[in-house]
Amino acid sequence: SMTLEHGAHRIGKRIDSKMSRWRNYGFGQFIHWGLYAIPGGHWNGEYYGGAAEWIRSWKGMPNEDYDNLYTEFDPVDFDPKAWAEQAKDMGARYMIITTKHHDGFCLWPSEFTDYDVTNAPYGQDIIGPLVEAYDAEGIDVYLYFSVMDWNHPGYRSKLETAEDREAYEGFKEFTRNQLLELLERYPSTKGLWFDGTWDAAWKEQAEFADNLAMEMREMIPGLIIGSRFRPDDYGNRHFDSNGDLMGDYEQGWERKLPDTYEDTKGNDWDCVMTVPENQWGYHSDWRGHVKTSYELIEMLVKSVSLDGNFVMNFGPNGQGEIRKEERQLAKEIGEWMHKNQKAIYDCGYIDWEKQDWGYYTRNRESGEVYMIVFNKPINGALRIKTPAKINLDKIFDLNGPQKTYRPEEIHRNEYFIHLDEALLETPKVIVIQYSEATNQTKGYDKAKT
Ligand SMILES: COc1ccc([C@@H]2N[C@@H](C)[C@@H](O)[C@H]2O)cc1
Repeated sequence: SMTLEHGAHRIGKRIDSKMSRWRNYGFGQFIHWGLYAIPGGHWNGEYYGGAAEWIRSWKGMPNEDYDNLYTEFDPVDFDPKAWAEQAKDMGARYMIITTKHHDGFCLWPSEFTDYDVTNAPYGQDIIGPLVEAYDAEGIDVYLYFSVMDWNHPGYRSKLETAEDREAYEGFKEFTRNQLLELLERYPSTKGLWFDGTWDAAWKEQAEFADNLAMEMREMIPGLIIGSRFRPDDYGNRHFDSNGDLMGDYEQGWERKLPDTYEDTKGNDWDCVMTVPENQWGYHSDWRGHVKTSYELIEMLVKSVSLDGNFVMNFGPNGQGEIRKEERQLAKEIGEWMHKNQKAIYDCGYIDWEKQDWGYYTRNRESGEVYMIVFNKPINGALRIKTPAKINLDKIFDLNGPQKTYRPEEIHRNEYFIHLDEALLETPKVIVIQYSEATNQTKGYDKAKT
């Protein structure tokens, strides 16, 4: 392997208590909110088919029109306590808020730019009240920060001239100042979720980013930073030039999920997911497929079954309201979480063979296993295949009248349990308490072939 000055500084998972807390969340809420929520995917009566938070890049919206939107930012209905309460009811255990998206508009009063909320009609800090409201609900707050900043005169996507390089030095200092300012102002934040770090200019900043990450980690010990911040000595992000994970968890699963445990490479990871196909900021006219609560619950369960966290996105509108579709989804997901959170919180992967009926999760403390059933087989028989020397001691419904199941052994380490309800109304959770046998119990004899 290569000797890297600024590659991964740790091999394998972080095992400190703050990272264990992150690993055990299961479910988070992303909030994308900013000036893009004002046009909401339309301008001059034209419909913008791209991601609403990227409307500035659309030829249908002149840059100066977008940049002047701040003069209209006055979300009088913004109610951080209501947002935090809704997130609590939904079962989110952490929240990631856009402090500054690619447009460079800051939702906090920044000392280092005038392009922030204090110069908009609203005139007040947005981030502070959100952090306070979510902390009060016991939901950990993480700060999304886009390095790419279309508003700053020193930003460059690539460094071609001496002038570029000089301007970019000023941009780097600005970026450092804003990040340290955010950690100074909001010290209860548990981590940073970086975006906008794919530019060639940033990929040359291995040393700067490495030092800045260390400086931030000194400011807030245990700070959690994913793989989308630092480039290594050769400009590689997420995984360094030796293939080792950069940062504390993998941040590559955006609007997609790993399919197998192997896809996760055994790392910690999060999946961040939009409700429509590809809208993070508010778009008033969602087109194409909008995910149902069952689809989102299945993505959440699949994420936890593969040792990841699932982060569902909300895009409040220009007045600071959460749209009705998102409120309805939060309610439906919350109803399921209220009854089944034991299969999500503090749970992760177990190496039992995946079956068609759904997913296994395992509580990392108790070892209790959960079957989350999405697909009831025609014959109602749920197949369970375990590694050798596993005894299934007790199997019962998580909810309802504590119905127990007697596993029918059909082969060695293979069983059926029989569902008797006709149709599943919601994803059903069955609890398995198991123990490791000291010796292989007498079981099915394999044919000699
Ligand atoms: C060029 O492709 C993208 C796609 C999405 C993004 C941003 N990452 C998501 C978390 C949203 O913030 C989206 O705007 C940036 C560039």
